[in-house]
Amino acid sequence: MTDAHTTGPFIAAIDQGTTSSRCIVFDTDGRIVAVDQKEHEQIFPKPGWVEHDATEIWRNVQEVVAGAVSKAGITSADVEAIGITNQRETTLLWDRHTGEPVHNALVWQDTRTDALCKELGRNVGQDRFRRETGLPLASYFAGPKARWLLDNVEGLRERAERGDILFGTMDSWVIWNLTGGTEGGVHVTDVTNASRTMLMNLHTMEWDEKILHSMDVPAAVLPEIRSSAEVYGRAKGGVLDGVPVASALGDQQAALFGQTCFAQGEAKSTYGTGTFMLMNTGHRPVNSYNGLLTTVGYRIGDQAPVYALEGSIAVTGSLVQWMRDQMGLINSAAEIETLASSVEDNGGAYFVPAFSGLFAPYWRPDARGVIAGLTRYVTKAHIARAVLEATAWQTREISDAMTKDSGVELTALKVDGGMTSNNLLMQTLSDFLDAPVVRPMVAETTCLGAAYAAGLAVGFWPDTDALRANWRRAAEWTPRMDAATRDREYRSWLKAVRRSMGWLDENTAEE
Ligand SMILES: Nc1ncnc2c1ncn2[C@@H]1O[C@H](COP(=O)(O)OP(=O)(O)O)[C@@H](O)[C@H]1O
Ligand SMILES: O=P(O)(O)OC[C@H](O)CO
Repeated sequence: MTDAHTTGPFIAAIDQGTTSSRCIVFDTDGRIVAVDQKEHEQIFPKPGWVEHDATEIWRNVQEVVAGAVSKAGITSADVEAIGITNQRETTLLWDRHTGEPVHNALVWQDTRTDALCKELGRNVGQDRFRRETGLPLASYFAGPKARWLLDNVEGLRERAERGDILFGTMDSWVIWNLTGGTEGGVHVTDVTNASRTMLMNLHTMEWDEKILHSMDVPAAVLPEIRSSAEVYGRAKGGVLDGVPVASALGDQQAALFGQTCFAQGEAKSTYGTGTFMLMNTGHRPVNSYNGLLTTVGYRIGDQAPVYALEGSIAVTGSLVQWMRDQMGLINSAAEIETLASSVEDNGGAYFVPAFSGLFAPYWRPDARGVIAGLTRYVTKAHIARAVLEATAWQTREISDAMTKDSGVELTALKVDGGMTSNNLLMQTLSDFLDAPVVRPMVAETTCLGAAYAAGLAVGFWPDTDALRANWRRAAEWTPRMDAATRDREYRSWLKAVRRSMGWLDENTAEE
């Protein structure tokens, strides 16, 4: 990817994602100079439980940083700043004296806190903390996961109350280790990651004491909340020794930043393991009455924070992985397009992948996956088509909710992420949304967003206008489906969604 004549300076971005960690080196035009990436193990101890080994993750992060720097043929002297982005909500507690995690990280998809969330919402409902946090009570968020660990790891609560334990999402874990770990590592998080804990007050940008009390999480474990673009500290040791660590953003907010959605009403949707559509709502948090989340979009230094509305879909790319790894119906993720293209339509089948319940706009932990409409006519190719359509319909539902909440009609959707290499999916998406879908030249918008924020913090780029100039369209899909077909298919999809709800009850409880 690179060669000897590469000249700096550069920004290095680390993306600690759900399935892999990667490091990308960018130049001043926002072009990719080198990439290195490594997958980590997905641990499924019980149905609905998903864990990561945080020690493996930190090892992989160090390896990919070294790999990308080596491929770029540069040294730490050429790198002006390091930006961090990460899978959000995934929760870790570790010992501040030894640096050892007290348990595997509980991944955002993990549903073990369903019962706890139900208990926290008893008599008050799912929206108990929505006014303060913008979030409904759901197993997705970090606060309940921290509480579960404190309640279930023997002796942990006492150690936490003594001040021996640190809590963090993966940004905090990576930054703490990168800046020295047990030898002076800084314990921070940024406003975007903190906004996914259910413990931060969206209006003050501080930990909410009342919620901490209700959730029974001691303040002593919490990191300091900082902006998304400022110098938190310097890397200590490793190939980037001495380089300022200058940004942190949850990966979906980083993609919003990388897609340069800096104006109110601009939106992007990222198609990876899950899918997340975010719309910039300016300096005002917009309440959702249609199942979306209110979250922090980003905050640059001491400027006013920018908020976003978010529609989160738990299972999209991971459904393709499931077709490959668990069902063996395809050999590679890309093959789903060939298989789905071998038929004209879904043959009457609709696949609702409610593997972790349904996230936005329903927030139904009792839902589980269904394939509806099966007859003997249906082949694996129809199922492949239904898999892709599931991603597109779920986006349509989010987009409808966003229009209702924000009053902004979607005129075009900026997309990115691994699934956007699937042309059939992108065409289907444009058909179902009845709007153009556009993909930028740099599809690695998550890393790019983290690099942009770090670059702004150290003066590598002057302002967001300079970043906007880097955004270039690579591909566009426009709607081809007639309205009658779209409406009929949408009704069938919504019927299938209703069939997925209420599956989990006393008879089928997973605990
Ligand atoms: N051609 C394709 N068609 C459909 N899905 C794909 C394709 N290529 C990759 N994927 C899916 O995209 C996901 C990987 O995208 P990526 O953006 O790297 O995800 P993440 O950042 O969540 O790890 C995987 O879940 C994979 O199944
Ligand atoms: O790592 P990704 O791309 O699957 O993103 C995960 C999200 O941040 C979960 O909220």
